[in-house]
Amino acid sequence: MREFLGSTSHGDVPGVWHSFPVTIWRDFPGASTTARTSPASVTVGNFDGVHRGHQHVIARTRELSPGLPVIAVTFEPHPLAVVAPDHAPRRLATTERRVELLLAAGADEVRILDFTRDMAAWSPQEFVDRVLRDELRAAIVAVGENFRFGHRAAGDTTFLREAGEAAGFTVDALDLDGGAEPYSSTLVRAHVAAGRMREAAEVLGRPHEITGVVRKGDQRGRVLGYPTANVPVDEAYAVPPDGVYAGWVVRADGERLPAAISVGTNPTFDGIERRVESYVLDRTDLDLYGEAIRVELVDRLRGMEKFDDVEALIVQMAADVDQTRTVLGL
Ligand SMILES: Cc1cc2nc3c(=O)[nH]c(=O)nc-3n(C[C@H](O)[C@H](O)[C@H](O)COP(=O)(O)O)c2cc1C
Ligand SMILES: Nc1ncnc2c1ncn2[C@@H]1O[C@H](COP(=O)(O)OP(=O)(O)O)[C@@H](O)[C@H]1O
Repeated sequence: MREFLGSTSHGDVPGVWHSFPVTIWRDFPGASTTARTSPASVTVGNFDGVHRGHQHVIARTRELSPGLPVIAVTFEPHPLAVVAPDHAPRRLATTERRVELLLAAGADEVRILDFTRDMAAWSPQEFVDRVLRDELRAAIVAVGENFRFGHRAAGDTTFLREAGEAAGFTVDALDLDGGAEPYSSTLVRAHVAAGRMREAAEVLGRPHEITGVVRKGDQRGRVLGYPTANVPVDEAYAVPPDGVYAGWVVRADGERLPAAISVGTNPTFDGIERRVESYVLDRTDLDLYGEAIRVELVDRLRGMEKFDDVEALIVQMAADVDQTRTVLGL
């Protein structure tokens, strides 16, 4: 396993990195100590959500270069968050999860470029020379057809092909045809924002998920008969509209538990904080406080309602649980 933390102290880097073949380039020096000495097959992108289009590109990168290691290069933070913070998209997944998904999709190694204003000023040629040629020794570069890079996104796949001839790599640009619409992170965000979880999953190749650490709430759920593991909503991520969803809680150890999930502020109790609250079906014995969980949202059941009395809420929650079983095929 190779790991390079650049100029960053270990203290800044979540421990999780230590178990992944991931290199984080801080203050990317160019031709640094991380430079490869043998050729690689490279794919570059934001890879937010690692959706089906991304998965195809990675599979293709592998296919094109039997024997060469597949390196996925990605950026952190999202380049738009650096050049146009007001237009930064809601993220579909955490960086840790992106790395996990890239490796699961077939990358042998992930390199995260610490994206800075300085880097945003690089010309497309500079990116090709410093990253693809000098650092990675790319023999093949595979990207989506819509890939743009370099200052003001001036570089496209045509430029990449030409630059590759001089820099010693061939380029494969994939059409990310998803049927009616091309697969894209933007499309997933639109589906999630509208609560279209099935459609989001179509593009992602798996349900959209919210991640977070379980926090204490108002300790009311257990009294109602429906204890819920609460994760605060982080507005930097794509969270669907308030309402009730059927899905799965995935525990830190990978165990998957069926759940009826509420997204909202608990209007019946005049709550203020927006949370994702998961009731794991048929269980009262769990202790999830402090645990990092993933909440997979499979389908939307209904909108959030303010009930006049608690009894009415409990009756509705029982119906939600029944419907959750149906949706999950239990
Ligand atoms: C399946 C399900 C459906 C829910 N629907 C509503 C709802 O329609 N309106 C509402 O105010 N709260 C709803 N909630 C949220 C509950 O009010 C909340 O879980 C309860 O107050 C417990 O809060 P606590 O975890 O902070 O103790 C729902 C919760 C679940 C699990
Ligand atoms: N079936 C269950 N689903 C979710 N959490 C459960 C379940 N059974 C026990 N728990 C535990 O109970 C906590 C939720 O209870 P609750 O009364 O809603 O408290 P809080 O308001 O702090 O969320 C969860 O964080 C978890 O540790």
